Amino acid sequence: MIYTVTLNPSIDYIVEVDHFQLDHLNRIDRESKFPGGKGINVSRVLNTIDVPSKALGFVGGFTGGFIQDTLENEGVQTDFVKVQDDSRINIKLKTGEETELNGQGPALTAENIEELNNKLEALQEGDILVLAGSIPPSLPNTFYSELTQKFSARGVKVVVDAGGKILAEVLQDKPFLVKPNHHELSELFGTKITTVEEVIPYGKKVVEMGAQNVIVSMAGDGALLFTNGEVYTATIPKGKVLNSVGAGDSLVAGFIGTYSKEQDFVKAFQTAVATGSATAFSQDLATKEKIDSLMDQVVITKL
Ligand SMILES: Nc1ncnc2c1ncn2[C@@H]1O[C@H](COP(=O)(O)OP(=O)(O)OP(=O)(O)O)[C@@H](O)[C@H]1O
Ligand SMILES: O=P(O)(O)OC[C@@]1(O)O[C@H](CO)[C@@H](O)[C@@H]1O
Repeated sequence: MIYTVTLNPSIDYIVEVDHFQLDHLNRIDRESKFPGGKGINVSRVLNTIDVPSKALGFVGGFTGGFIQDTLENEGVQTDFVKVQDDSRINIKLKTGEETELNGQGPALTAENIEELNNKLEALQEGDILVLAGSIPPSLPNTFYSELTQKFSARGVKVVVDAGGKILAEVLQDKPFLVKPNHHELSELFGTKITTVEEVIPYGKKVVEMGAQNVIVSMAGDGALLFTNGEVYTATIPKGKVLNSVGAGDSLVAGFIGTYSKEQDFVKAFQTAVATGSATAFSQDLATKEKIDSLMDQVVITKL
C-alpha cells in the first residue's frame, strides 16, 4: 500500500485576475477550489492512474471537511487525524504570473501527533510512504528524518519531497527517493545550478549523501534521474502551461505509481515526467488521458 502524509493540508483557492492592480479593488475573472497539500496531490494523481493509496495527515474545521469530502468523493482513501482549528486556505493568484500565499495552518497538540504516529504503525515491509510538503511549527524539523529512519528499518520505501533543512537532514536516513527541483538542489549546496550539465555532479553528491534514488526536476527545462549508479535525462513535453501548482507532486505520483506496478525505474521516470507535464498543461491535476498523450514526447537518455 502507498501512504501519503500531508502534515498541513489546504484548500487551494485558485483565482485568476486578468488585469490585476495592486492597491485597487480587483474582481476575480475565474476561480476554483481543490483539496491541496503535496501528499494529497500525490494521492489524487495516484487515484487518477488507478493506483490505490491512503492519505494521512491532519485536517480540521469546515475547510478540513471540504478536503476530506472531496477526496472521498473522488475515491481517494483517507485516514486523517481531526484537529481543533481550521485547515488552511492557500491562495494561488494567477495574473499572468503565479503568486502563492500559503497559510500557516492549525496548531497541533501532542495528542494529535500521537494519533498520527499510531496510524503509521499500520505500515509494513513493502509499503511506500510519501512525506511531502512543509512541516508545521508544532512539529520538529526532524520529523521526516525520524519517520524515514524508523520506517526504512521496517522495509518501507520512504519518499521525501521537501527542500531546505528538511532535505539536508533526511539524506543520512537513506530515503528511497528524494525529488528536489534545481532551486532546492542549489540551496542544498549553496550554489546556483541552472543547466542539466550543472545538475549532474550535484545529483551524484545527493546519492553519496545517502539517497537511494534522486530525481531533479527543472520545470520545462529537463529532468534527471540518478539510480543504481546511472544517470538518465528526460526531454520535457512542450505545451501551454495552465497550472504549475502540483506539477512536482504529480511527477512523484507518476514515478511511484508506475514503479509500484512494474519495478522499472526508467519507465517510472518517463511516466513521472509525462505526469508532471500533464498537470502543468491542465487547470487541475493530470488526467490519465493527458498523461498517455504526452508519453511519446518524453525521451529518456542514459548518459
Ligand atoms: N513549463 C513546463 N512545461 C512542461 N512541463 C512542465 C513545466 N513545468 C513543470 N513541468 C512538469 O512538471 C515537472 C515538475 O516541475 P517542477 O520542476 O516545476 O517541480 P516543482 O518545483 O517541484 O513543482 P511545484 O512545486 O510547482 O509542484 C517537470 O519535470 C515537468 O514534467
Ligand atoms: O506549504 P507547503 O506545504 O510547502 O506547500 C503546500 C502547497 O503549496 O503545495 C502544493 C503544491 O505542490 C499545493 O497543493 C499546496 O498549496
